Amino acid sequence: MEVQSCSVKTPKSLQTKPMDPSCTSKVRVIVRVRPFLSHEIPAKNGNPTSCISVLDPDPDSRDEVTVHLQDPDTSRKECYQLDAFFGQEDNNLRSIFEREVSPLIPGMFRGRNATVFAYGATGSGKTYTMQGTNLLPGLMPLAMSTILSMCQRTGSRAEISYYEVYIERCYDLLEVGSKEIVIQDDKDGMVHLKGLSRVPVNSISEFQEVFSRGIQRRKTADTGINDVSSRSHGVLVVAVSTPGSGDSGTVVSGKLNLIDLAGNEDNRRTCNEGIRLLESSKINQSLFALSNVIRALNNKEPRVPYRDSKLTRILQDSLGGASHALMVACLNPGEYQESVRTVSLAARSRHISNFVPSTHKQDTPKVKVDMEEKLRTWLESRGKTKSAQRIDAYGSPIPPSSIKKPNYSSAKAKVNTYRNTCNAKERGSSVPFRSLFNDEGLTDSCLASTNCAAEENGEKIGADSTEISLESSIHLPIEPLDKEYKITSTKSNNSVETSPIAEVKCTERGPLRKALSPINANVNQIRHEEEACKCPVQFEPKTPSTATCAKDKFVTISTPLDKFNAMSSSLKSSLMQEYVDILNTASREELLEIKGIGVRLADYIAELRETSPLKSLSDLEKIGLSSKQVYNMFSKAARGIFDKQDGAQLREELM
Ligand SMILES: Nc1ncnc2c1ncn2[C@@H]1O[C@H](COP(=O)(O)OP(=O)(O)OP(=O)(O)O)[C@@H](O)[C@H]1O
Repeated sequence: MEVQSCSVKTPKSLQTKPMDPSCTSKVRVIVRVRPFLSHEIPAKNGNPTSCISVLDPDPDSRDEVTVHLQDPDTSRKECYQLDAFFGQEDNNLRSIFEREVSPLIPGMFRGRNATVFAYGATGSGKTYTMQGTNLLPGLMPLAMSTILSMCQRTGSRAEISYYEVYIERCYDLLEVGSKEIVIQDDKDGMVHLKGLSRVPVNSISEFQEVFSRGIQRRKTADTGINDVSSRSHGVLVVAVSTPGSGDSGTVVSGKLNLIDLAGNEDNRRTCNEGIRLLESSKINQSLFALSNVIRALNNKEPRVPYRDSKLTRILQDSLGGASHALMVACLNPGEYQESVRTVSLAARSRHISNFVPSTHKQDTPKVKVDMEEKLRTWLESRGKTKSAQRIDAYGSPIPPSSIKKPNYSSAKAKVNTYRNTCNAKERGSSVPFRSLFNDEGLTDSCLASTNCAAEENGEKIGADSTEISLESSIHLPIEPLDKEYKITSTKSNNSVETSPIAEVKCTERGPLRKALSPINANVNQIRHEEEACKCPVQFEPKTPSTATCAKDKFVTISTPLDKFNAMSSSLKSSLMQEYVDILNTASREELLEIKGIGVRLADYIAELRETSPLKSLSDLEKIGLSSKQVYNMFSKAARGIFDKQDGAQLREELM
């Protein structure tokens, strides 16, 4: 069946496939789509259409789901296979918690570590998913409640730590002044956060008090895309110490890391600069490092690149080995391009890329993208801005006032202004979960989702529901201790080419740079424009002064040295553009042949160019490489032109 409509059609059974810890891959990857926010809904036309839907070709085989992304502008479609899907109509974090997170908790009491992280673009709902609101608690408070009730039953002790990783530095959020934490390796290769606070927690009210103070210390900013955008990765660690059996006096320790990752950002869209650009480069870099670690784990690669970022280095003891991890890929239903980027990276982590199983061809939408159509689409979309695409996406002329557009000027103005408090309106008050819990555990409003919804709608909840205990509401599957965890990562060779759309916005690009695209045909077409502008330097020795153009501006050639300089500059810019073209179009193997590009960099480039083709070498800096790395890479490639043989030949010619 060809999926024509973009609406989310998710049979309940598909949304809620419970996680079985005994038979999942080491890192489970699920999708959560947030609902449209009020300012994203056009006043007249009712609900906008989501660009994300799910279809399981075989409802009986529920090991994974096929997530579809459709660009409402171009009808381009992408498909990815992931472990589970929670659509926007299922806007209750409790079901994600019960199906995906609570199965990880019993293992903590037997010494296992686990990690849950929310991953996604800025504004896609990561913080909401992890923290929740006063009325709808997120995965963090829900997990804490469950852990506390299990502690009561088992005589275990729970302690929390809360820290952030900001521009590759680690800060203790439970300390006044957010003290920087030093990361140390011990002789066994274990990583320690020296001096990180650990606060004992005996009740939910204690937790809410301590945690909400930490939330206020976390670095956030108004980026123009999200009013309260997290600029750091926030890690809540719940450590549990359980007395060993018998009189041995041993203590079993396990911990759960609950991570609200900073948002993946397309710098072309955010117009980031200064500190924002640095933050965002580091964020993107560390998210990519995290995805590499997950991929290595899921593919049983011999080397897991934990040391590529501070976050993965810190999480080393909770990712891989006997630990379990869950990636919640958060999506904004109105952002196609951004969702493709998130889901493709999530799917890449799981190492299941786009594919159409041949037996299901009739049931699944076409996922191979026609190159010609792609080219046409790309050409048509040139010059379109993201917000224009978004307006089109809703299929109606939405009054501009009803759409929340990035406020670039305000983002710029606030570039150095951190707001170390949470937005009380949408992200929860500065003391989150107040009124949600009492010292015994959860109150009614967070125990029953129906009650939550009712309360949010202003309905009164029956007094007797306050008596419901947490234990009665959460059923934790018992995880056998001796069970081997099986990796069920599926591989497929069929992959789909992704969109080459390059959005040119907020960047002043001359015609030459704007023209770059990952498609050779385009590049050729563009070269004509380029040639026309290039005005090849006419060397007329007898003419003392010649006007010519180097790159996109005219210069005056008056001396042979000027000519030489103009020519070198033109040669350099052609070479650089050629190099960028190669980076955008070469296969992974070809990339590896280029001097200065190793396996990791090749993967990095291949990943990033899928959604954001490079436009110039400086784009490499924007995605996190240092200018030195870019310089080295290019100069190595340039030097490679004069390889040994050519060098000898050149020397011969010169002599
Ligand atoms: N499920 C949801 N229901 C209602 N509102 C939501 C939901 N998810 C997110 N939101 C709202 O969407 C906005 C963005 O969400 P949030 O701040 O959680 O995004 P984020 O992914 O953490 O962004 P960033 O990476 O910039 O910090 C917030 O106003 C939030 O209240």
